[in-house]
Amino acid sequence: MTDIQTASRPLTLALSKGRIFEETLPLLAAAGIEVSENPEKSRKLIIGTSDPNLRLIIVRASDVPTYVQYGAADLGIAGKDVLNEHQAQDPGGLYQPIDLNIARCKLCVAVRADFDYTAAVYQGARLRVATKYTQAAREHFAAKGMYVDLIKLYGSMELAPLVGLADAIVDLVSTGGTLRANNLVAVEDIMPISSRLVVNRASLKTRGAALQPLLDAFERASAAPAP
Ligand SMILES: Nc1ncnc2c1ncn2[C@@H]1O[C@H](COP(=O)(O)OP(=O)(O)OP(=O)(O)O)[C@@H](O)[C@H]1O
Ligand SMILES: O=P(O)(O)OC[C@H]1O[C@H](OP(=O)(O)OP(=O)(O)O)[C@H](O)[C@@H]1O
Repeated sequence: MTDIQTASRPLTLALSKGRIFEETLPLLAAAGIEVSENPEKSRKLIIGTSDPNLRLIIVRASDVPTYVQYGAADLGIAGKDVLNEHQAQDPGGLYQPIDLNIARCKLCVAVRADFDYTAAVYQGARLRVATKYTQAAREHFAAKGMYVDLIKLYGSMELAPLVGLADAIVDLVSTGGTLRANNLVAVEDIMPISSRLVVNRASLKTRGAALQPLLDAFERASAAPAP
């Protein structure tokens, strides 16, 4: 029997390093759970916690839904941006009970400050749009009745309009600092983003008794006002 099939293994929570890990720590602490190592320092991918029934696995942000979908993790924390893209390949697959209100930002359309986006839209120009978020971009422009050529990128989207790869980008904006630093402006908001707890549906049925106190603790911690 593999580890995945062993009902006695600890509950497994999938998290990405960086802001989601950092912003999840206080939520775990509110539930009385301390993490035994810092993944930024240890390079370990499986990390224990003070709760012998809970361990963390450290994965890429965009891989969190996949680990939960296949049950390699019982639950995970991922941004709405990531979940929206994942939904295209796994419609209705993940239970998303709690908006944790962490890692908040917006998904936006942005262009060079000297690009007349309104005129381009008005004239029905066929824009080239570079993004990591092709699903959200496709839906956004289709809803506007615009034909766009999507160019898939995996990061540093802000560079694309500066070097002639694209007319516009669809990317996350928080402080606006990255756009300003690259002489870009946001011209449309697509959706507000925050991170959600996602749960494997089979785990919910087979390990509900172990999961529920953790779900309740996340619910309480995310509802509590920031200290
Ligand atoms: N500037 C930001 N401010 C607040 N939240 C953000 C910001 N950028 C991204 N996020 C949110 O945090 C999540 C994780 O972002 P992070 O930068 O850690 O991973 P990533 O580099 O986007 O993912 P991957 O490693 O899979 O490419 C994103 O999916 C998004 O929901
Ligand atoms: O509006 P701001 O506060 O400047 O934040 C926006 C930036 O944050 C994210 O990048 P991130 O910092 O996660 O870098 P990465 O995409 O290379 O991981 C996003 O892709 C933007 O580039």
